[in-house]
Amino acid sequence: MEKICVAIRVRPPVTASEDTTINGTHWKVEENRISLHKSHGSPISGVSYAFDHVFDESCTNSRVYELLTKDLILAAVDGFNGTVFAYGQTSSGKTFTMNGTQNDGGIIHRAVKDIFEKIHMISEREFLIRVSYMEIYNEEINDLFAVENQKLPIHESLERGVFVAGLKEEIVSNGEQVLKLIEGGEVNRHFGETNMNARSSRSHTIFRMVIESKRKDANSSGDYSTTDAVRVSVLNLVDLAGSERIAKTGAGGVRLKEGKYINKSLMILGNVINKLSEGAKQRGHIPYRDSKLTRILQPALGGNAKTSIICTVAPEELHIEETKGTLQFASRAKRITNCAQVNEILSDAALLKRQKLEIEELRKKLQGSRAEVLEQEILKLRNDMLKYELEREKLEMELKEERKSHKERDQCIKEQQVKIDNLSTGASSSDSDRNSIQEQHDGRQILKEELSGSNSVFKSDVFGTPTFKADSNAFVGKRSNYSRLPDFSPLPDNYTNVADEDTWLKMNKGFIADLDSIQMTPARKVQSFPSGDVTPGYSTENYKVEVETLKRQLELVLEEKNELEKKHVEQSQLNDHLMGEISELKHEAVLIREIPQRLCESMASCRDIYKDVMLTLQSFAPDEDSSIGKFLSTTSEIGFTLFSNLEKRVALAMDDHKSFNENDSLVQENCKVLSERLKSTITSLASAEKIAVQNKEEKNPICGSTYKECTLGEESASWKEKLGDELGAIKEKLQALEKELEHNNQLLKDSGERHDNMERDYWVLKEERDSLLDKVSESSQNLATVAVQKENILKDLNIEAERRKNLEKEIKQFSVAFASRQRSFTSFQGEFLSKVEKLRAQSPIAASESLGC
Ligand SMILES: Nc1ncnc2c1ncn2[C@@H]1O[C@H](COP(=O)(O)OP(=O)(O)OP(=O)(O)O)[C@@H](O)[C@H]1O
Repeated sequence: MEKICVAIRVRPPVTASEDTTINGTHWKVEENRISLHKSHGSPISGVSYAFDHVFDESCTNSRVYELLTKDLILAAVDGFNGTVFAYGQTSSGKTFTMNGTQNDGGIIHRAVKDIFEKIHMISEREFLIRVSYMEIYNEEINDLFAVENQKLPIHESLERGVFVAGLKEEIVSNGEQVLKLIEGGEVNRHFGETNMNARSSRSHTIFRMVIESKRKDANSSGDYSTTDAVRVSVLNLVDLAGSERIAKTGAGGVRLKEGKYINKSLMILGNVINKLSEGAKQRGHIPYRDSKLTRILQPALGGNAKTSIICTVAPEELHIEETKGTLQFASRAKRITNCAQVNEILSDAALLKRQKLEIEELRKKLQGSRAEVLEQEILKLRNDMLKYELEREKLEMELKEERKSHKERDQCIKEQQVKIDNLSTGASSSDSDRNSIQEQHDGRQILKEELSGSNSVFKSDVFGTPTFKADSNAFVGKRSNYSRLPDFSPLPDNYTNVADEDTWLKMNKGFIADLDSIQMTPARKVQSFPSGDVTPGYSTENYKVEVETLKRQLELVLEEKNELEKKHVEQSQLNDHLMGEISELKHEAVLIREIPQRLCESMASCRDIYKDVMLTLQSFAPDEDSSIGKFLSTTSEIGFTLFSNLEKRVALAMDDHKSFNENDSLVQENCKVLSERLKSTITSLASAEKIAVQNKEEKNPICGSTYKECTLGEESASWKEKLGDELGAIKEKLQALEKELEHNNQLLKDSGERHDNMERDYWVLKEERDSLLDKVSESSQNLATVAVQKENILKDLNIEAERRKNLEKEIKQFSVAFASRQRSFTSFQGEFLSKVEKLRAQSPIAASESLGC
């Protein structure tokens, strides 16, 4: 057993000129003691601590390493586990101590160098060294050698103890290789700027070296039991993140979150140290599992390891509280004892060699042509392994959850069963109560009949008392049976309200109740009925449970109802919204449907205008049979035909979209015919014109009388041109109208489809709403049924209570009457005996006769 080695290191003030004394106190370092002093030099009592080492501001990393950690590091080469960690508030110099600077290397660098130096000096052993570097950031373990390895899980096994699954381990053969790897790892570390430190570590880092060694001559010596032992030691070099006061660091956002995680894990570390510093007896459970840091450092804290802690403190008076805290932590840590042993594994003699060979082989392969592929493969395998492990963990969690819920379900079912049992017991007991009451009533009825019959066992005498001769033991027997019932007494509590004979007769309608019928009532304790409330405790409990259950059911149903009502309101709102949309669409559809109508109207007005124009034109023509007249009438006919075709098509479109499309070719055919006719008219007109011109040319030189004809020919040419233009314009208009019609038709079709979809949606929603309404009404009915059931049960309960009350009253009254009867009987007996005595005294023969009867 050996104690943990604890040292304090005071960093220099942040700026050299800064005075660490503000209000008159400062830390003073003397040998291995640190204490708080007043400015004039006197120590402040109670604030003085002694440690294994206390390093002042002037101390170098080299000295810290030599005094505090060198031995531990060298012991690791000999097979002892070792851990060095730096603890302290933020900006107190932990990273400076562990990592150092370019000129003044920290503990890690020096340790790496020393280890390899020592290894080279030990010629009789062969070594295999693996290194890994991880950080715990926001309570998640990340691999600093492989950024892709994030959120690694911690596992525990018999052979490996606590280990981080999936962490990359590099096999190294010299110090430079390790330092290079560390340099690479540093890049991946989380640093951040705070008010306290421009480069504050935001994570705990653990640099780990696993040192395996074995005697070189192990195989040749033949002594496998001792020399074949493989020593495996683990060296952890830990740079903790610093505890921080949020007010001082000014952390917010990500920094704040990090700070919280840092403080929490350090607090757990403090708890572990506290527990360990207590005596073994008081110690109890050590909460290693509360944080990843303590779980990983478990062997170093109270386990099989040599441990050194370097606590760094800031000298400024501003940080006095934090420094005191760190010193107290260090004091407690000083009390911890570890039990370090050389870790020797007696294993297969060739294991190390084989592993080394395999590793060498792999390395060669990696360096060879397939290096990249193999590297990828290894990486993939590692990732797969990690994935499987994570998956397994997830499944384990799920299984746990499932088991838990299964258990809960079981429990629930059991509870339900108990409730059902209780309910059925309550129901059957109330049934049996009712039965017994019925039986009692029946019993009374039988007794009534017996009493009124000639064979009555209890014959009333003049005093109305029963004769005991017929069955002298009947009463006693029944009474004794009666009295066997526990805590049961038919006698009233007191005799203050003893009824007189009249009351007795009135009460029992002249009959004595059969005590057996009373016994038939299950053994309920009459006396246990409270005077005010006669409901027995047993039943009340059951009913209470039942009422509670019903209440709960009622609440559940009410909740369900509310939920459904809420849903219903939502659905109604949605429904209203959809209805609004549908009515909008309907309105739109109506408007679109009106388009052909409007087109028809505008076409009619176009046709009217066209008609007017044609009539005006025709009025200019000399007569109908003239070529112009013919031309105009043909044009007008074509125009009207076109108009009527167009109107027909629009009308068809309005009535029936399908037949409209089918008639399209017919209309086109019509147009074709008309245009042919127009063409032939124009051609005939043109030829007539030609002839007229020829005639004019021929006649003109002979006589000037054909001048008029000549002028008419010119006029008709200009008319022809105009009409041609007009016709073209009409055709264009027609085409435009057709296009518009087509477009409108398409719109109509689209909106029809939309309308259909909306209508479908509307019906689906309507159905949903209806089913919801059904559910609401169903649950309302359920609610009502449950409420009615509850009411009925409460009524039954009250009736039952009332019956019991009456019964108890009857029993009391009966008891009173019985007692009175008994008294009468006793006095009658006394009288009778005294009479017999008298008779005996008067005449012994008469007496014996009297007794014989
Ligand atoms: N002993 C020392 N000598 C000289 N400078 C030091 C010493 N200790 C710390 N410093 C300086 O103080 C500053 C803070 O140190 P460092 O980053 O090591 O603190 P830390 O405790 O690791 O802080 P954090 O917890 O925030 O990471 C650095 O600039 C560092 O160089």
